[in-house]
Amino acid sequence: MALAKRAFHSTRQLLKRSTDHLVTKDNKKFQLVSFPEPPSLLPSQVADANKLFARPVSFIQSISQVDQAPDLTNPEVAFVGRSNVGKSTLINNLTNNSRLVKTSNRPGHTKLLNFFDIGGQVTMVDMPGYGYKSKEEWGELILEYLSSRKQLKRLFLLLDPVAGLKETDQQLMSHLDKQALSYQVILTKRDRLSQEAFKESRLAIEKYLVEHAICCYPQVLVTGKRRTSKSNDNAMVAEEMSKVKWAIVNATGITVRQSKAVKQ
Ligand SMILES: Nc1nc2c(ncn2[C@@H]2O[C@H](COP(=O)(O)OP(=O)(O)OP(=O)(O)O)[C@@H](O)[C@H]2O)c(=O)[nH]1
Ligand SMILES: [Mg+2]
Repeated sequence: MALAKRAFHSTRQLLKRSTDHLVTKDNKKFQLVSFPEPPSLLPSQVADANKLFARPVSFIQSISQVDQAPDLTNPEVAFVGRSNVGKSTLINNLTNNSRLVKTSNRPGHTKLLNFFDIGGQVTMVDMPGYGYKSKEEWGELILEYLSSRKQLKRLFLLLDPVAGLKETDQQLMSHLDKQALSYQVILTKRDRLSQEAFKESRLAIEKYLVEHAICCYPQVLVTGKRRTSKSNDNAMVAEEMSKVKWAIVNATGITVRQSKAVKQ
């Protein structure tokens, strides 16, 4: 797991690119108020990102205790967040398989840590949610996994912009910061808010991250269901997915192998 140092380094690099997210203070100093918009992906990055997820995906194992975790050598990424935030849905969307993980509109659906193999190159882990309708032992399982899993290359923290940041989210971030475990935020359910309301919620969340979250990767990703059948919406959803896929390729440092399988 990369240390906080890396997140700071990336912030410095990003700051060179754009200053839209800065406000001036006393006409002298600049103050960071939100993260800069992630740059558009290069066509080669989109191709690599999609190539990885076009490879066969398979379920490996579910565990209820960390000592049952599979002994794997591939780099791992994991998805964490409050119950019902959309962790399992995102995994299904990434793998283009709506049946890979069971999702539900009832919070507290995922009860175990579920491991999936992506193309023989990356392991993805779906986790139970914390907060409403979750159980204390799930929280313990998540924290133990996070502090012990050497293969874990990036933790994706999913936040719901409709609900906004909750105390449980802040507690988790504070725990991660204390342990120097880096994480990247993904805002889910973008489609459930108007553009204006989403922007407002995003700014409030990013302001908190900038001011408090030490180990947060300085690029926030966004996902949301398709709102209509308009091609603009489809293009937006595809771009959001590519950015999450590329973040996984980037975090794991893999060179994506050519797919043998043809996915529909
Ligand atoms: N509108 C909208 N609904 C979503 C989105 N992502 C997930 N949902 C819905 O939110 C509900 C919860 O989704 P899940 O993927 O099961 O959430 P989870 O975080 O895995 O929940 P737990 O397993 O209970 O922790 C489901 O009804 C999903 O259809 C999204 O981007 N937009
Ligand atoms: Mg789930």
